[in-house]
Amino acid sequence: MAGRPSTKKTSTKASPASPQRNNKRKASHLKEAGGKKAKVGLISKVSGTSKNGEVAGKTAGKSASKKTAEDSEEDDESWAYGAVSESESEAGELEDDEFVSADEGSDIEIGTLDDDFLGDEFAGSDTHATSMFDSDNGDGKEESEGEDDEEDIFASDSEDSDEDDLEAKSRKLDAAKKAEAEAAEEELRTNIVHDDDKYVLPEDDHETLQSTDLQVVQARIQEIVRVLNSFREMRQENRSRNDYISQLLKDLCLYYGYNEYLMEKLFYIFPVSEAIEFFEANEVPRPVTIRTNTLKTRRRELAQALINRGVNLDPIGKWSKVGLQVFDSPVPIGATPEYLAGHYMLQAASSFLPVMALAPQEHEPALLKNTGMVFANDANKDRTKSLVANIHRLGVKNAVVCNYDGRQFPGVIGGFDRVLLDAPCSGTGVISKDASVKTNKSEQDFQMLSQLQKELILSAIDSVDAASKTGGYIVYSTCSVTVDENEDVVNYALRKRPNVKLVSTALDFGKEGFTRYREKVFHPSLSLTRRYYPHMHNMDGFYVAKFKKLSNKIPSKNGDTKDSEDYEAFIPITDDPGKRGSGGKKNTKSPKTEEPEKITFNDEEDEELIRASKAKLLQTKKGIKLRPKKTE
Ligand SMILES: C[S@@+](CC[C@H](N)C(=O)[O-])C[C@H]1O[C@@H](n2cnc3c(N)ncnc32)[C@H](O)[C@@H]1O
Repeated sequence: MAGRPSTKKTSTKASPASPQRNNKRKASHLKEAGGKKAKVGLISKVSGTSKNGEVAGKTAGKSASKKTAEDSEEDDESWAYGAVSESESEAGELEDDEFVSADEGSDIEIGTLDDDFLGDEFAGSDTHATSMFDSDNGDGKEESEGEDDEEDIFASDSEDSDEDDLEAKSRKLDAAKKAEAEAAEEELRTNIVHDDDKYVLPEDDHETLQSTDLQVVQARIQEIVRVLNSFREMRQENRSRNDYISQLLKDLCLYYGYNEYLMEKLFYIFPVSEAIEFFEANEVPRPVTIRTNTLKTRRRELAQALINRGVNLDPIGKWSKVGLQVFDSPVPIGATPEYLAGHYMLQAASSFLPVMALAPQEHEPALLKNTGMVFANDANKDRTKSLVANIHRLGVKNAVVCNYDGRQFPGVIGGFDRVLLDAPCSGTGVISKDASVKTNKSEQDFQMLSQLQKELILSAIDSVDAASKTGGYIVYSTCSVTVDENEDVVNYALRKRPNVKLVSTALDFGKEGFTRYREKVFHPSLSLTRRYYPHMHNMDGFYVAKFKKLSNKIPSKNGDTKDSEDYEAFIPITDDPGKRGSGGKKNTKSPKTEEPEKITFNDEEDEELIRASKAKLLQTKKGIKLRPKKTE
């Protein structure tokens, strides 16, 4: 139920950088400069408005956001700038200005360097790149001519005894100056990349891999992207598209620090230039976002209270009535009196989406105004502990927290109106929060995760009551952008459970899910699912799919049907279900009892509470089967 908490502190700038990272940011400024110059799409759009206008980015600035809020139909939400701009007080204007200048500051940081680098370092890197790969260069001819000129000038110094000599010297100096100016102009000209320039791929792989100079690598990335974007005109005759792509993938690995396996997996999700925008966006932290706890307050009141503490914030975007985006704060946002009083929780913007898609209704055993009932399950006991702490702080009274392997549902309990499966995943959507993902995921990890996700999604589907008057929905979400963990899993569920269909998520932004991907073809309804990207939506990479369950019978190939509640749950063959899949093995044994941990629940008491909740649920809702209590 609760989304992933956002872990970053408020920041309007790139995160603190290691030396290598600094280098990278520098190279990335070059990239922007070079991008403009060479018309290559290497510009990070993370914080601005994207080409399709989907970004709710902070650098849209307060005035842009203000317009959005004014346009909003939410009358009671026009408060957001009340303290600042509605009153038009001096303080308000100042704050507005400050906001703009803070934003501009972050832009200027990039822009200023652009100009400098365009004149010098970018030119330098271009020259460097050319000399590395162009065999005509480096023969020393021009250099020796230059040296001769210098010798001439210095030689004449010792002979300036009469007027003629002086005149001669003056003429020589003029000529030398002219030659110098011409050479400079020529140098400038040769640094301008013309569209019809052909980029010569390096011949020697070994030499290429030695080129760890990030600026050289960055310049080469630009060149290759430029060629790939106009392949027919720009290609070298004897080189295939794959030649260019394989060089590009190597360079991207070097430049952004990914392992080759993950780089390839992510690269092919996007058109070439967009892939680079995605990798750039992963280098920049997402805005800190908070979710108003409507059990305790309203967004406008919360915002006012935080503004009074000097917090600089805005509504998260038109799409949410409860979210706020925090730009900067003089106080730790996870320790304000409002936070401790449970008026909000830290939650990544993307984590709002699956809950919105789930759209729980009042009085359902799911959510809302403490009327229904929520079963919140996580196989990781430590996570359930922080979940319980959050639930108490937020004043939630209708939640049952359980600690099962999700594959045991509906064996544990079923018949829900709605289920949200926020599945364990590789985290390729949250690389800006956890850069270790770049290197610590292998092919085997993806296979195991995908397998686990497939088992969990079947369990989730089987745990929903198709006859629910208000529901019968399942939402599947991940914070990953890979197809293996998203469309592949959803397509698998459609095949294995013909008693469900995909429906609209009702989220009015996001990219359509893939119906084809490389050699794979998915069910056409996969276009109803939604993808979210950091470079496009200024939120973590995310995926959301919504199913409607049509029947509790599972049609099988031979025409038989099976009750989904009778469907045997998958039970893990491992103690660490988040890490290893069961390989689809069915196992009807009870899961192994866990070792006592440092901070423990009273398991018996918890079990009793859970059973009591289940019994209560049975009273209010018929048709839910509780399995008899298992004894060890
Ligand atoms: C993406 S996170 C969900 C985060 C959740 N929405 C929250 O706000 O805490 C995936 C969660 O799945 C849990 N998990 C991993 N394997 C599981 C399994 N087999 N059954 C149930 N939960 C599992 C992990 O411990 C992790 O907390």
